Parts: sequence; C-alpha cells; structure tokens
Amino acid sequence: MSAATPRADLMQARRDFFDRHAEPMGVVPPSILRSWRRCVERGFDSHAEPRIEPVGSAALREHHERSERLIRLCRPELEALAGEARDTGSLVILTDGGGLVLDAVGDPGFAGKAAGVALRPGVLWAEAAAGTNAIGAALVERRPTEVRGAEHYFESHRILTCAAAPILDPRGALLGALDLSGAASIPHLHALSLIRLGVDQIEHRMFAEGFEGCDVVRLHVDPALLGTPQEGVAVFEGARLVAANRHALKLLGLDWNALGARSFGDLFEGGHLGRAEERTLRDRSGTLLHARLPARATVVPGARLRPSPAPAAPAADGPVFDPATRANLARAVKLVDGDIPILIQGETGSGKEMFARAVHAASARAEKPFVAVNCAALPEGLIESELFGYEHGAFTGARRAGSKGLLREADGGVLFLDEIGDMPLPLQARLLRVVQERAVTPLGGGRPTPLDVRLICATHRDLQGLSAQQAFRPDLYFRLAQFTFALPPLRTLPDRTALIEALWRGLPTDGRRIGADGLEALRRYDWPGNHRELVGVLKAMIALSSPGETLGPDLLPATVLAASSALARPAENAEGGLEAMARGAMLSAIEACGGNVAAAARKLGVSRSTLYRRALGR
Ligand SMILES: Nc1ncnc2c1ncn2[C@@H]1O[C@H](COP(=O)(O)OP(=O)(O)OP(=O)(O)O)[C@@H](O)[C@H]1O
Repeated sequence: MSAATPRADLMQARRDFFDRHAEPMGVVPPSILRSWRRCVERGFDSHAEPRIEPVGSAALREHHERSERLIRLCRPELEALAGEARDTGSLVILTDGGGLVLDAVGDPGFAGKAAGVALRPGVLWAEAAAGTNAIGAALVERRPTEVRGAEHYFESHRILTCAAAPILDPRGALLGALDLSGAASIPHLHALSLIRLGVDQIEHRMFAEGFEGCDVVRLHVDPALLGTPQEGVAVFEGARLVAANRHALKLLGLDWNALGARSFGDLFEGGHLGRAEERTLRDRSGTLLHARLPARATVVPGARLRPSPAPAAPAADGPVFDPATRANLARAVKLVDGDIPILIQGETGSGKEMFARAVHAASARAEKPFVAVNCAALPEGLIESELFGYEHGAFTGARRAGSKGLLREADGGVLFLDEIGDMPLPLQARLLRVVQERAVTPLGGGRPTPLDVRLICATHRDLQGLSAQQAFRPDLYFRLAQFTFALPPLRTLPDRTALIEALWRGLPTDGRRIGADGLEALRRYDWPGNHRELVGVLKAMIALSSPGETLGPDLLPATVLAASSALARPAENAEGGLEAMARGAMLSAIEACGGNVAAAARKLGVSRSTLYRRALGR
C-alpha cells in the first residue's frame, strides 16, 4: 500500500465509515474498527489535524526519570532493532504506559518525516490524543497491533505504517509499548513479528530480578523452547501463582485475573513440584508440559508464604496488604496449618474474606477446598441443613439423595465461617459439638462422619462482648477464637498513600495516573467502607477516564471530595483547585439533602459547623 495510491477498498471503507456512518464489513480489521469507533465517540474529526504537541524538555526529562527502569530494560532491543530500522528506512520507538514517546531511533531520513507528523520523543501517541495508531491501539487493547496507512484515524497520519506491542510487567501492569514505524509506501512485512520478539525478550528479562524467595517455574510443551523468551514463566509464592508472562497464561488457559487467585494445585495434576530441576507436568486439561525450575525450588502444596518482594505486591484485582497485615498473614498461615482456629475481626469491607482466602492459598491446604459460609446470609430455617447436610427424607422438600452439607464439602480443606456473630444460638450448640468431636451428624439421624477441617471465622461484631452478655456462647467463642487478628480500618493506616498506589497498580489502568491532587484527596478521606469502598472508587475513576490520562479530584465522588477536603486543616488547602471543587461538592450535597445542612453533614461524615464554615462561609 502506498500513501499516494492507497488501497481502493480501504478508501471506500473510510468513506463509508466517516461520511456515511456505515460499518465497513470485512475490509478493516476489527481492532482498527473498534479504535475508529472510540475516536468517533471522542468527537475526533478525521479530516482535522490532530493537536499533539511535544512536552517541554524539562517535562521529558521527568518522564525519562520515571521510566528509567523501563528504558534500561528495553535498551538491548532498541539497539538491536535500530539496525533493522536503519536498513528499512524506519524508526523503532519506545513509549511509556501512557503512550508518551520516550525514545525513537533508526533511519534519520525517516525520523525527519516522522517529526513532521509529531512522531518523536515527548509527544503523546495514546489513542485519546493521536487517534487510531499502533501505539495507542496496542495500549488500549493490550495486544500487538499493526496500523497501516489509511487505517490511521487522522488523514495526515496516512504516510505511516506502524506495528506496536504493549510491554506488560510480570503482574500484568502496562509499562509501555515498543513500536516500529516506517513510510506507508514501503512494505514492512516482518515489522510486527520483530516487535513481538523484542517484547518477548524484554518481558522475559523482567523475571531475572525481584522474585527472590519465590519459585520461578519455566514451562513449554516443546522442551527445546525452555530457556528461550518463548517459554512460559510462572512464579509461585508459597503455592500461590503471583506472577507470569503471557506465554505461561496462554499455555495454562488463564488470564491475568488468575494471579493471586490460583494455586499450584489448581493448575497441575499432582499438585507437587518437588526439587527436581527438570520434569514434566500435566496441566488440568491433561496437556503434558516440560518444566524447569531452580534446584532450590519447593513448590509443594504446604509451602508457607514467603516474604513478598514488593512492598504491597498487587495482582490484578488481587489482595494488597499493608505491612502489618502481611506479617499477620504469615502468622495466621502457621496457626491454621497447626490446626488452631483463628478469628478475623474488622469493619465491613476491610478484607476479612480476602485475608482468609490468602491464608488458605498459602497454607498446607491450598490444594484442598476453601468453603466460605456467610452465616448472616443463610435463612435461619436453611442454615442448619446447609451446614450439616441431611439424610434422604429428613424433612419435607429434602432432596431424594440427601445433601452432604457445607461442613463436609470443606472436608480436608478450610472452612470459612463469615459473620459468625450472626449465627443463631441453637446452631451454635451444634457447631460446638462438631468442633469438639470433629465429626458431623446430618439432619435426620445417620452416623456421625469424621470431619477434618481447618477453621477460620470472621465477624465485624464485638464477639467477646457478645459472649460476655451470653448473646454468643462463650464456650464456642473460646474454641473459635484461639487467636484473633484485627484488620485495621483504612483510616488508621499510617501510610495510606502506599496502599492506594499498590491497589492502583493492580488495576487495569492502561497508562492512567492519579495526579497529586487526586491522590491527596484519596489519602485524606477516611473510607468508612474500607478496601471495598476504595477499590470501588478507583475502578470508577478508571471507568470515567481515558487511557493515558492523569486523573484529578474531579473524578471523585462528591462524598470523598468534600469530606476529604473538609477534614484537612484550612491552611493545607491551596486557594482554588481542590478547595473550590470541595466547596462545590459540599454545596451539591446540601442541595441533594433539600437544603438540610445537618443531613448533608451526616452524609459527608463531617460536623455541621465544618459544613457551615467551609461551604457556606459562615
Ligand atoms: N486486601 C485487599 N486487597 C485488595 N482488595 C481488597 C482487599 N480487601 C478487600 N478488598 C476489596 O474489598 C472487597 C470486599 O472485601 P471482603 O469481602 O474481603 O471484605 P469483608 O471484610 O469480608 O467485608 P464484609 O464484612 O462486608 O463481608 C473485595 O471484593 C475487594 O474488592
């Protein structure tokens, strides 16, 4: 294809799409079509000149400093591909996760032409800025993408043909993109393959450091590919999968959500890797994989959780713990492995179930079931049969075959009794018998069946207080709460910023960043809904913005903005900016409460006098 003589069918497709608003069928690859649609939604005019300006040299220096590790990691590929780029009259380009061009090397002649359309360091090639292009689309879609000539959204970019692939870190976070761009008039048959290979090498190198204390398992169906950048790499912390490359996820039929959520035993038959340096493994679909791991590796079902290499290592949407909770997690694993029942206390949303699941994943029973029962959610009439099971014909409506019951479902594994404080008293007596006798008798009689479970209970209530008032059986309390862990409310954490940042890193941010103002507002708010509320707000900020953007406090819900700002000492607030937005949010809250200042103050969690002073200037 050439810029001067573009493919007639593609030009027809452009006219159909842009002028007649018709969907061109079969001519334009689906990923390009999706990108065109996103650009139309942004209101971009394909005939106009995109407004993409380079940042100043000081700002570019700052971007370089922030991406120092990425640039260092990519240096060998940039140098290797620069030769290829010179030979084919093209440029190899590295961007950060937001699509800002950090470096461009290759053919000086083409570099001049590319600069004419602002394809040069310091310019943002995110889709939200530059329309459909390979860098932007690869970052949005998180997959290698090629955009040729008139497939670019803006007409002025037709002179380019580009191939780019996103660079993902071992936990799935988007770090940047590698791109090969040249003149549309020259065919670049292997550009995408070269870029893919380059990114494979960069991503492979990332496993060389940062996983001390973990088991790094290398996998491939073809033993000849072990040790190459095409091998799958899966990292286990204890028995839990905590990091991987794309090849490993593909080999095992997983996506990034598996990190933090899947254990060794979920993935492989036998559930035991032992100390052999090379061996074969069978995955759960029966495929035989060749595996290599360092001689010291000990991925066994019972492996303990080792100290995490990162301060609060996040997996996409996986648990993130503050340092004190992480230390408690390691103790909880030891207790549960030692068959000592533990009680987790914490306010709503503080992550009690997440903590219990993490204990299970790192315990000797990681390969065995984790059965969670919410005692508050089960209807009182059903809880007994659900928990203890029943014999055939035990009561009207019982299934013919009877039911095993949740306690026996957990046999061999971990039973998590959530909201244990809400368990009705008569059931507490039965549960006490189960705990004492380690056997369960189903409803309707039958012989007691031995039960082998490790117990974790959780509650947001003051169980000790309830047991002192006989509202909870004290004998059961002392059986279940042999060791109590209190999960801290977010407002009491000494370093909330680190936790917010770690949770943010675990989300699919596509190069978005939280600006200083936004982070400050998030830090100040006291999060009555704890992790649940915070994760919800972070996800909402992502939904309300575009990849590559820097997010400000304007994306925060009024309650967060107003309360967080109202909590700050007035002297801390700069004039305008955050303060003005907070005042706006407070006024909206008052309006939403029909002018009732007391109700608005309650809703925002601030005092009435604060609201009068800050919102109404009285
Ligand atoms: N440590 C954590 N890391 C990341 N996200 C978390 C963490 N803890 C909680 N969350 C988020 O909060 C949500 C609620 O967590 P969880 O159900 O564990 O809380 P809980 O304390 O058991 O809540 P409740 O008392 O209301 O049942 C999770 O789905 C997750 O999105």
